Amino acid sequence: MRTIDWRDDHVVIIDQTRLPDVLVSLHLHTVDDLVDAIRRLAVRGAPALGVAGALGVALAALSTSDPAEVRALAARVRAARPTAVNLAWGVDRVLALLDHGAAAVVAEAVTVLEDDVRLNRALGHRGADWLQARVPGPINAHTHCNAGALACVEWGTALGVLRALHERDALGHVYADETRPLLQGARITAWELARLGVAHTLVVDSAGPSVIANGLVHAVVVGADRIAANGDVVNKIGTYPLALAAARAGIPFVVAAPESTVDLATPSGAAIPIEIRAADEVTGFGGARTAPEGTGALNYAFDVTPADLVTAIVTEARVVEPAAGGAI
Ligand SMILES: CSC[C@H]1O[C@H](OP(=O)(O)O)[C@H](O)[C@@H]1O
Repeated sequence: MRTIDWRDDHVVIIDQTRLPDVLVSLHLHTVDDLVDAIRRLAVRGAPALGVAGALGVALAALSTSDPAEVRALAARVRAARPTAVNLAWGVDRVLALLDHGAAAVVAEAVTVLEDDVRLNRALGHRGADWLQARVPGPINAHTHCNAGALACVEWGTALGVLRALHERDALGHVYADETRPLLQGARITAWELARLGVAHTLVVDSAGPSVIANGLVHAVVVGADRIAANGDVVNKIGTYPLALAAARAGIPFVVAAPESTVDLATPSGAAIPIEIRAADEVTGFGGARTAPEGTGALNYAFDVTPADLVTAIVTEARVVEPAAGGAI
């Protein structure tokens, strides 16, 4: 079952807000449906957002023959979440075909969808190659948030690397952060790893640096939402502390992301818009308030890991080593 797909001229997604308890599809027939699904993370993850952006333009082009209306609808999809550059990339790539008609738009959007599987499978194996060349024996890894099949179409980025190692019988134990406040790690990564048959242990986010300091893992492998031209990496909040801990422990900090996550137009992490989400995601969960009434919260959805803490950036096409001076 694909995370996101195109069927009968509409978008079909797994509603990730229902995982791990219920595996259910959502059928999105309008741009409004899609924007809502993106904003509440029913569909999430940088590569999946790139595909959502592409398919959103297809929905728009099928809803009206007026190019101006299509562009206005596409702009709403593009603005649904600010940080993952893939969303804008997917919209822009498909919108460029608008003058060729709706059929060409739909065809390009479907190409983006199908490419995602191939590209992420390739980066997964490239990352596994890189790690196996540096870490002998079964590799224990730490990961954060969800950068798996559910952040893509059907093959993950960071979990794609771990899946490739697992297929080679070269993966040891995986430690996964729960990833507050929306628990992508506890709800989605744990679910994916269990389905893959990968031995794994869930930890609270603040335990991640201690897992690393205590020598439980040989590498940290995470995804990314945007990689700036200088190699700075934006990923889920809580990634930066893991990079600091990995550097101190002398283990590789590996970022797995397709080339569509690299944003050469953005000079550094400081220029990347960091999504700030609603305070009530922090002050409660599942509809139950945990903090006192009136308590405010600052809910950064992402953080910036400076390039000098990034051992390797693995894409479908290359491995760049920013900490060693490698340039994107
Ligand atoms: C494979 S990129 C996944 C990336 O996206 C996640 O953010 P969100 O769940 O808010 O979409 C997280 O940063 C993951 O690393």
